[in-house]
Amino acid sequence: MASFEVIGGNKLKGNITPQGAKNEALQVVSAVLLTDEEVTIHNIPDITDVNLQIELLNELGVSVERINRHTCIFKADNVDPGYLSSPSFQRKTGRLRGSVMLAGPMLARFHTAYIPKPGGDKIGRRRLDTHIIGFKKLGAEFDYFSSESFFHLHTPQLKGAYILLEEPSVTGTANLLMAAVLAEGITTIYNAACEPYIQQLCKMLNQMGAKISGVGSNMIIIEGVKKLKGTSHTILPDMIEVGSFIGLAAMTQSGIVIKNAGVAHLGVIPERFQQLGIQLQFSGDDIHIPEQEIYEIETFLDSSMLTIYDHPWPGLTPDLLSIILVVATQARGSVLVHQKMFESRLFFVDKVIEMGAHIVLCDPHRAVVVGLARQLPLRGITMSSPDIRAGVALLIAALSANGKSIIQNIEQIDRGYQNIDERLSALGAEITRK
Ligand SMILES: CC(=O)N[C@H]1[C@@H](OP(=O)(O)OP(=O)(O)OC[C@H]2O[C@@H](n3ccc(=O)[nH]c3=O)[C@H](O)[C@@H]2O)O[C@H](CO)[C@@H](O)[C@@H]1O
Ligand SMILES: C=C(OP(=O)(O)O)C(=O)O
Repeated sequence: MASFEVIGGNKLKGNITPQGAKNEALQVVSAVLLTDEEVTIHNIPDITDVNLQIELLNELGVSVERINRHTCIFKADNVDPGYLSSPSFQRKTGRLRGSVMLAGPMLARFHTAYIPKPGGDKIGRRRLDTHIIGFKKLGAEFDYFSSESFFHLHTPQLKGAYILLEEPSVTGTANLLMAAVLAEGITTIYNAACEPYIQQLCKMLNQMGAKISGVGSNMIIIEGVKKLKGTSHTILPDMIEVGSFIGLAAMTQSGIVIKNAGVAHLGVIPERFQQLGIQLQFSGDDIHIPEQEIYEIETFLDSSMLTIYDHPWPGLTPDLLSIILVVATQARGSVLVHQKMFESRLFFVDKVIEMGAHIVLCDPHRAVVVGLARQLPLRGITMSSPDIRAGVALLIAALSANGKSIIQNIEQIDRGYQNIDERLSALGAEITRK
């Protein structure tokens, strides 16, 4: 288990550019399975989860040519569906969530798919019902092998259907979209997720010859086609990195510029940080966070205490709540952070409390943060990173704290943030990888 040794208290300065979006990358690299022609993808983040997904594709028989660190050419003209039932596939898929999205394209083009229990963050129950029930509506049959915890899906040919999702699952919508593009007839996915990740996937699939309308809404209509062709696609900047860097700048009282932030695709993210009192200046596609001594949390219009909660897009992504919570500890004022989607994502607050923050964990979903306006600075401690976002939230806390912190289990952070230690060190942070 690797760790970061962090010396807190430095002000950071300079420019930082977000990597390509992890969650979009996991979708669009899966979609290369839908054609036997070449697909070129640019701005791929060089992070563990995405590299593992590419490794899985390669082991399935997809040729992968990495022409530079962030661009790959994929060609799925020699796929071996038999690999899906191998112990190696089962073991590797258990290390990331995104692997579940190989099922939609495999089912559409090769009529068979195995979904072993996927990995990813341990942040509460993460059922696959939305995926499986949707595939069933498209005409797939499934068997569940409880002792090995995997689903086997098969079908002679998928058929278009009306699918009303129980909830707007992000990976579920991506999976069903990728299945429906090669199904016979028309599919309607209602209550669909509509994050920029999904919009980008639709854009790429349409470039490949798919017929998808309703992109960006919660009703996506797909007219199935017989075959898809190759294309070239560029992944958007990672909006979770953008939010993380805004929080980092405020917490460390630093002035930094986030270059090429993909501002048009950030939804409510900037507003949520502005509600914490953080100033943001937009210039073209860059965001400048000026150095601020104190930021003050707004109240609602009737002066009641602010609540920040997650909600399916265009609401706030749950992936930024851990960062928002930590950033609020040094603000002036109070906020209720309500993590509605995941059951175990707030338990990391124990560590932030140990660092000296005033937080009341009301229940597994809600925490009240009392911002101390820097009257009581956080102090460095030894802690372990439980998941990607809590890991980065703890890193931000450590960078603002007095003294030395050790963050263990940084493999969690590396799953989603590319060389975060080197990129933040270039801004003046003191982080040593051990
Ligand atoms: C690889 C990938 O893309 N992972 C993202 C994806 O995971 P993933 O696609 O696995 O997450 P889902 O969208 O399926 O749902 C996440 C959780 O939220 C719950 N839920 C969902 C919708 C809703 O209206 N109400 C509700 O309670 C679900 O029951 C589930 O427990 O989307 C999540 C939600 O944005 C993000 O945290 C993950 O980073
Ligand atoms: C929850 C996340 O990732 P995953 O779904 O891959 O576990 C995340 O990116 O914050």
